[in-house]
Amino acid sequence: MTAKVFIDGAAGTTGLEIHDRLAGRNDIELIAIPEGRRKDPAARAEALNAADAVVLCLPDDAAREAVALIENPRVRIVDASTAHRTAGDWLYGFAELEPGQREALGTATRISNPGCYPSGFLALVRPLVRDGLLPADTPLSVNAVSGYSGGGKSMIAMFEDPASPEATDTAFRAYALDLGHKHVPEMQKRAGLSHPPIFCPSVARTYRGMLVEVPLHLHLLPGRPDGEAIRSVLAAAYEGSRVVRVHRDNPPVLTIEAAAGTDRLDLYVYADEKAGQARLIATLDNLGKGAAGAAVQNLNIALGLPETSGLKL
Ligand SMILES: NC(=O)C1=CN([C@@H]2O[C@H](COP(=O)(O)OP(=O)(O)OC[C@H]3O[C@@H](n4cnc5c(N)ncnc54)[C@H](OP(=O)(O)O)[C@@H]3O)[C@@H](O)[C@H]2O)C=CC1
Ligand SMILES: CC(=O)N[C@@H](CCC(=O)OP(=O)(O)O)C(=O)O
Repeated sequence: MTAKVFIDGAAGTTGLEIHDRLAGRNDIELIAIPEGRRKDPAARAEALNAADAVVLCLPDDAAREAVALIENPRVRIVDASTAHRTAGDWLYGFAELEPGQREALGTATRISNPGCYPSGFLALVRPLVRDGLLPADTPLSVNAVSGYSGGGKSMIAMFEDPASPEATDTAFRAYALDLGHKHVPEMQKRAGLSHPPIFCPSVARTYRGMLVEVPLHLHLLPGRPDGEAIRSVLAAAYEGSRVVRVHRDNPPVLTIEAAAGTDRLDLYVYADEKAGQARLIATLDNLGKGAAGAAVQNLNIALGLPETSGLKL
């Protein structure tokens, strides 16, 4: 039996990546609508209601509209947008993040795919908060850099238009300098923190990939944990996962390209016990585990298919 899947927003950056991972699979049949009608609510409604599962790869307003168009209660929805990531009636689509999350995703009909930056941040921080190693009121900051495909078609066009300064003069830029990035509430809520982290995102002139770093003052934490204590908690949390991997060998440098082109989430702990400091670093692809890889993993789980089918690991 093949499952029918509709990607709403299939012509966009994330939609195309998901299409790439699903095309050619014999356990999934993709529902397509004609190019000229891809934004027509009637055509979308028909496809959305005929599917076993849908993936919404749309701006937030269009994702909310798609959800409102779905009348068939059996349709499993995986929403890649920001619209439902902190909503109580949606399940957070990060199978590895909490005990029992994978099982819950197997019966869910409303799954919210995590944001790309939150995927790296939460993978590093959530097990430490749950374990008590990081008290919930620890002041945290997140330094991160993304490839420009993280900004979708409009940012890709900006970085690739030879007439724009981004394409010629800008190698790297910091943004969200008003401290109000849309991912902050998601990071705080899903990590279980009592204060929002200070989020310092940036974008580099490379198409895809991410580095997400959380620096820690170990000497200010209860019990003054060392790097090994942190690594052990993370290794236990992700034991057996093929997607989230905790590394023991620390390369001397980490690049934004380290996990680009894959659906992996690689975690590293660098620590200097004498200084009482650590740098926790996640590498991933904003379009991989940060978007399409996570969506396909969630689809697989929701449809009862092998969890890592179609993933690039
Ligand atoms: N890019 C990334 O790394 C990540 C993106 N996301 C999220 O995924 C979602 C999609 O992002 P991304 O792929 O980057 O964005 P894009 O802008 O590349 O793609 C969005 C697509 O949605 C289409 N669209 C817009 N409105 C409608 C509508 N009413 N009906 C049907 N289609 C519509 C657009 O059409 P048109 O082609 O005509 O513009 C476009 O093809 C966003 O919510 C984003 O926040 C999440 C994690 C990472
Ligand atoms: C480089 C860049 O602009 N990145 C995007 C985030 C991409 C992403 O994660 O999309 P979601 O918001 O759906 O999670 C931003 O900062 O808004």
